[in-house]
Amino acid sequence: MSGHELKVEGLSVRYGQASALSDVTITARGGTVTALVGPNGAGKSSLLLAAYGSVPATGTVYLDGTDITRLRPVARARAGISIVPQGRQLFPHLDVADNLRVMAELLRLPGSAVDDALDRFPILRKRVRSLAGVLSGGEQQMLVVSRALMSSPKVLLLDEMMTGLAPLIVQELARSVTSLAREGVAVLLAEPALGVLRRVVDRGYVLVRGEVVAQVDDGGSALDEAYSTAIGIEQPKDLRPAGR
Ligand SMILES: Nc1ncnc2c1ncn2[C@@H]1O[C@H](COP(=O)(O)OP(=O)(O)OP(=O)(O)O)[C@@H](O)[C@H]1O
Repeated sequence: MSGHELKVEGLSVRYGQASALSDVTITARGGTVTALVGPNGAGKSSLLLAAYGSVPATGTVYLDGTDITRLRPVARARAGISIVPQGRQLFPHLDVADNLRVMAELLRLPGSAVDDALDRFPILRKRVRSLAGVLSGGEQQMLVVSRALMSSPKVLLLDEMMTGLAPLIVQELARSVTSLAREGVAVLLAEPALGVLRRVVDRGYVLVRGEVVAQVDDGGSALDEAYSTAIGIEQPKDLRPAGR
């Protein structure tokens, strides 16, 4: 199968007078892992949130060729878009099972969805009665990823999924992400640096100050190089002594 496709076209996001994202067009396709790299404040989160519908934006969002721009976030989730937001956003005072149940109810999924989600990572089954707030960072991230996959999404948006996690956890999550992409899910991950993810990324975009400055279709290492080049070009301007 060729897989699902997310396309954002001419997407712009403003917060008051400040522009966070300016006329960005990108595509993520199933069968590949697409990355969005850029320094802090480049607009990565804004792009993912706008694709999910949770920040106001102009431009168009297509899911498998259908314009979903007018759909609200829950409707986009039901249509097949899932997000792992930066900062995880779990309910710390609910246990693992209840965190999953909340999503199941929101998306009107069958009760078996919670069980399936618990089975995705063995550690979740072991921690089923633990409060989400006392889980380790890696366990929390597995819970969030598992929650995002409950709806069997067509598109998976991952915002800084790897930040602060131990290398072994990163590898386990990276393996999951790769196999989802191979199953046809359009995976779009945003990271300030690719690190070991370089190996699983097939293609991607470099975002600087709200604009795409490079597109790379031949792997994570090439994307990393394009990123360094882009930042290198940016640096002289930033390092210029004040007043010149
Ligand atoms: N809710 C908000 N209100 C005002 N400005 C915001 C808001 N969210 C983000 N911004 C600003 O928009 C710009 C883009 O931020 P965004 O979080 O999308 O970038 P990012 O690449 O994801 O950065 P980070 O890696 O730090 O999350 C930044 O200048 C940021 O300060």
